[in-house]
Amino acid sequence: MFAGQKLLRQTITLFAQVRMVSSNSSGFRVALLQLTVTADKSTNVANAIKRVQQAKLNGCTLAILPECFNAPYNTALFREYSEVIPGGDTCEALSQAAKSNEMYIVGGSIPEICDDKVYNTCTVWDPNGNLIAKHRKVHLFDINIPGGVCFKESDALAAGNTLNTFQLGKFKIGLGICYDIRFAEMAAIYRKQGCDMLIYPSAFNMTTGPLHWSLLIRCRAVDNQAFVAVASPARVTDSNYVAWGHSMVVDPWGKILEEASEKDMDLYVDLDFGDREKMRQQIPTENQRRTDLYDTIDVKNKV
Ligand SMILES: NC(=O)CCC(=O)C(=O)O
Repeated sequence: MFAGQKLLRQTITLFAQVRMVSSNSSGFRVALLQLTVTADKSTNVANAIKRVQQAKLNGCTLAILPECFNAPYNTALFREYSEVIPGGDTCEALSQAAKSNEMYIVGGSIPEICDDKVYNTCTVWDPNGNLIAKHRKVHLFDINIPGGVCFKESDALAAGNTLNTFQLGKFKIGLGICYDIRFAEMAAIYRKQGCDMLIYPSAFNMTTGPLHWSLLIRCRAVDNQAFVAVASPARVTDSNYVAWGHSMVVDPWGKILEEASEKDMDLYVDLDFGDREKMRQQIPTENQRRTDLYDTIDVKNKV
């Protein structure tokens, strides 16, 4: 076959794949973009946009960026890198990328400034480039492990006070940021609100990552019989805060569908939500809670 013919065939196959995936009513393909974050904001944003374009070419409907993808994860720097949402340069670039690629983007998180307070904030963009959800990190990462990681986000950031979801076609998705994943109640509320999937842009570290990262992701998936997708920055060993990496997608059975290494790389993963429905019927824990024995979460008061 001539090179031109081969290229044409590859192009037709790719377009067929993109159409099939984006119109499939039982699921979609998601991209987790495990970027290297540098000290240069415009380089970080340009890299993210390039990777979103590649995800589109690989048939993805949704791209997820890591926590703090446009700035170093450093309490001393959050204010300097902060932007207004919407309207800042990073939001403009994400909006344009969502529109030109006709994709949903979960824009990891960025330092947001609002009324002189700084937040760790995730934005979500629809294929028309509209901002359809915004989640400010609810649980700030304040931990102190002597000889391990000591971090105090609350020195620099204010906490968000709302839980946030968005709709991707018929699928409802709950949002958290990194440390939020440790709080099972928050995920349980999303489940009670009808979420099919939970997304946590994240950046675990070399102390807690090895034991807790995949354990927590799999727990939230099994507890809530939902898909869980968690995107991390790539590991940069000489940075101030060394990220664990290992972005992953877990299915409602707790099975790891794909897991990255610590390196700069992307994952493209097909999600089939029909499996989630089957599991919820086979193991109907939602209807088996002993509300007579212990307190349960009243969603009406939390939405
Ligand atoms: N960025 C974060 O919130 C880190 C959370 C983390 O590493 C943990 O152990 O929890």
